[in-house]
Order: sequence, then C-alpha cells, then structure tokens
Amino acid sequence: MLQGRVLKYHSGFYSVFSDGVITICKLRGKIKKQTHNVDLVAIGDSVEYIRFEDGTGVIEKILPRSNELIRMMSGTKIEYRQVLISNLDQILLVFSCAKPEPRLRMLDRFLVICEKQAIHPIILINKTDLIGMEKARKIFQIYEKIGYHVLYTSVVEHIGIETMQSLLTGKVTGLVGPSGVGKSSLINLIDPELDLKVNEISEATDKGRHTTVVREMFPLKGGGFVADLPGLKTLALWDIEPEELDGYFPEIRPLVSHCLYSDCTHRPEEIGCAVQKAVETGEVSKERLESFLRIRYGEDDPA
Ligand SMILES: Nc1nc2c(ncn2[C@@H]2O[C@H](COP(=O)(O)OP(=O)(O)OP(=O)(O)O)[C@@H](O)[C@H]2O)c(=O)[nH]1
Ligand SMILES: [Zn+2]
Repeated sequence: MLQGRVLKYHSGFYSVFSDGVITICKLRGKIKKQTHNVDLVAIGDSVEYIRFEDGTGVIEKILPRSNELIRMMSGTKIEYRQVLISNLDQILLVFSCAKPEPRLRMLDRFLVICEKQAIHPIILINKTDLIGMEKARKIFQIYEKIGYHVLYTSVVEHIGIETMQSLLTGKVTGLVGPSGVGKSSLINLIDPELDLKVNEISEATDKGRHTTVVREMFPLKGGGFVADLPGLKTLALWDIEPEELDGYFPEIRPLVSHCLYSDCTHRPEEIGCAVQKAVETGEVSKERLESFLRIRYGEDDPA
C-alpha cells in the first residue's frame, strides 16, 4: 500500500501524489458507503492507495486529518459541510502595499479564521517597491506588535523571496489574498515550473459554485505543497459564536477578564471596558477593535 496526498478532484477521480508521481485514483466502494458526506475525500488528505500496472489507482483509506477548513453549503434540500482543504501547516495571507490598497479588514477576517482553526498564519506584504520598506512597515507594524509573523516582499526588486521560499519548503501552505496582489508572481518565482494560474477562473463566475473553491494543491520542487484558497474570501464565519470572537484577537484576548462586566461587549458605550481603555492608551489598535466590532455585530462585508 502506498501513501500519498490528494492534490485534485475531477469528476469522480482524485489525483494522488507521492514521490514525484501523480496517480489518478478512484475511491474504493466500501469507503463511499461509510457516509453520505459528499466531501469524503478532500484536497490535502493523506490517503493509502494501490497503484495498478496501468498507472491508475484506488484509494483504500483516508488517514485522520490534522485540521480542515470548512464551509457550510446549502443545497436545494440539505445543508452540508464542505471541506475546502485539509492538513494545512500554515496559511499565507498575501496583501500588497499598494495597487491594490491593503484591505486590513479582510486581513483581520482571515486572521480570525486562522485563530479559530488553529492554523499558523504568515502575513506576506508584497509590492514594497511601490511605497518603500519604511512606509510598508508603518502600515503593518500593528500586526508585528501583536506577534504575527509579517514578511515583506517585492517581486520587482527581488526582496524577501528566499525567506518566503524557506518558509514554504516542506510545509503544506494555503494561499489567500485579494486579486492582483502578486500571488501567482510570487509562487512562480520560487517554483517556475509550477506556473500557477491563479487567475484561471474569474471571481464572478466562481461565486456560488461548489467545486472551484480550492482548485488544486501543487507540489513544490523543494518539498511541500501550496494551494490557492480563493474560497476563503467569501467564507462566512459560521462556526464562531459571538461570545468567543474576542478570543480570536490575540491582543484583545488577555484584556477581556479585566472588563468591569463579565458580559462586556467592548463597544464605546460600555463602562469600565478594558479593551476600550487599551485603545485609548494605544496598546490595542483602533482599526483592530473596529474589525472586531464589525465581525461581532454583523456589519462585516466578507467581499
Ligand atoms: N510593483 C510590483 N508589481 C508586482 C509585484 N508582484 C506582482 N506585481 C504585478 O501585479 C500584477 C498582479 O500580479 P499577479 O501575480 O497576477 O497577482 P495575483 O495575486 O495572482 O492575482 P489574481 O490571479 O487575480 O488573484 C501583475 O501585473 C504583476 O506583474 C511587486 O512586487 N511589485
Ligand atoms: Zn470590554
């Protein structure tokens, strides 16, 4: 029995990768019967499989997942969980300094998803050549202060590329970020053979379709995998209770127990709110609290 990783799903078949070889596999019938879950096998899954003489294969067993990114799908009759991807080591959140302008609200949302799923986030800020390193750091230093790993890059000036490469090598990385920030340019630099076509399917037609949320996972030359996660952009924070949200803001989390009321909502009108106080003293950024309140009170626009 071989062990491999599922890279892709296409009409009943799975591309399974191990030792540089991709085997097109079917799923063993007995596995299908075990559950009615439509996403029995997810991209990113580690599986045991058999490879036949003709090069095709059969998946015999899906190994336990270390984590999974899920979204709720509502069909005509039923609601079901769709596993977007499994077994991620980290998520690379790619934004640019300019062109397009950084969308910090979106970044904060992604960070909440990473915190909730306990998947390590790396914030990558590309196009530093457009505004200079100093200005770039000024915009994103609040994230460094919180303790997040922030990496600054420029494809044009070839800055930070080696660091990015070493961070991805040997790891399973999910890639997410707004359109045009340079995701494909970055990946193509570290692995030219990959030729990642991030832009294959337009955002507009992508919406509402079930199969294209994670299209494919790519093996990296030096080891490891990378998968583009466009679906994360519109992922609703469906499984987060409003009361637990402050726990997913690492700089707000330790303050909550110091609020005067145990059911404090950290809004400006609250009396004795430790979070509001921390914003006044500059310990917590105003923008981050704004993001928190927007997500907490449903004024958040995922797109
Ligand atoms: N100035 C500058 N431009 C860059 C940099 N990186 C990428 N670009 C340019 O930004 C544009 C968008 O780059 P892509 O790599 O296609 O961006 P993407 O994030 O893959 O975009 P989608 O496929 O729409 O998700 C291209 O014109 C790139 O040449 C950079 O570091 N600096
Ligand atoms: Zn409070």
